[in-house]
Amino acid sequence: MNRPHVLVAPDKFKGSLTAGEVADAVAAGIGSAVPGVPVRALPVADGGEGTVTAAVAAGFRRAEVPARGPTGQPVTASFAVSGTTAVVELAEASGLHRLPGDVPAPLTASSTGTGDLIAAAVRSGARRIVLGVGGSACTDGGAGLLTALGARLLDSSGADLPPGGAALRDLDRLDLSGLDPALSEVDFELACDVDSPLLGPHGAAAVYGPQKGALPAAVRALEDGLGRWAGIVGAGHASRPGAGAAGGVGFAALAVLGARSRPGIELLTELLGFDDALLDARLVVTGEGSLDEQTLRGKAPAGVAAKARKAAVPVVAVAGRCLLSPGALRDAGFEAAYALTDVEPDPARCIAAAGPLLTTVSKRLAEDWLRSP
Ligand SMILES: O=C(O)[C@H](O)CO
Repeated sequence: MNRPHVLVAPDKFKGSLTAGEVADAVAAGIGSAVPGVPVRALPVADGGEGTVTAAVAAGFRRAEVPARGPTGQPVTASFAVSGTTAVVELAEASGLHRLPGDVPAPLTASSTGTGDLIAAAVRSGARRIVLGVGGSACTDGGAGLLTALGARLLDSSGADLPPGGAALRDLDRLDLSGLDPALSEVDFELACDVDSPLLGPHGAAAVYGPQKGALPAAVRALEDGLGRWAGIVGAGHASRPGAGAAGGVGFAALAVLGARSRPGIELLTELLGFDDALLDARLVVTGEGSLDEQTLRGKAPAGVAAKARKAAVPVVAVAGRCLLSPGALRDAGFEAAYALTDVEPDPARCIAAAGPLLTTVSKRLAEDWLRSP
């Protein structure tokens, strides 16, 4: 029988460490506190940034293609492919990290590049596309994505709308007659990082607009644009879980591409063989940069915790900061959380020295959870 191991399955600490780097730092802390304990690293993603890398680690091939970034600038982006299945990650072309000079463009950024990636995947023969959405720079309801696939968005004078969510306020008509016919043969699965609806106080503009640089007036403009978009495309899809993911790209995928929505972490854990890795585990360590209310709305650590709890394996979390109460943590399946802010009060240093600090808190974690047999 295998010796029980610690399964380290974190998402990235956004802005400081990739998921792989988080796993390495945690493993180093555990190794220094309890030498010899077997540790298995399985970095995860939830549909957002890192999803293609996770799929490649699971055996997919990386394909690099030219695409348009969120402001229309040319970028080289990749998708992952295995047989007729492709994994397309929105953040690859339309993510926040693709904004030139990190300058936010909340009203005008578009998801066009994600459509470029889908078109390239379809051209390469993909008939099942897993579309990972999250970490976007845009709040355009997926309008840009559809235009890259042949749709036209027209104003009342018959002119094409400019890119971005604010322009949707002037939408008069959506013309799908030029949509690539090959799309009808493709099965789309939507891997969402959140289960948010498109509109309202829990929707794409209100919750995620500010992260993309939208001030209150811009959030209102985006909400109005998305409301008009939903009215024309199909309001019934706006409240479906995941419609509000990635600035509403989830909505376009559900309403126009006929995608089925699944929690991203569920899909990714399947691709990565998480259930196998969980067998014989004595402890699971997961986490992400910020453990907060959004974590509980379907982000990777909550999905990992749910799976581990089902298998009766205790789960602890690591994070840059933890904004959840002990009760909320327990309800989500976490026994405890270890944050960098526990050992370093300066947030700037928590980002700059995230790796060594994470090793320090993981040492503490190991002393609490792994010292006894
Ligand atoms: O991209 C976004 O808007 C957030 O990650 C939620 O999906």
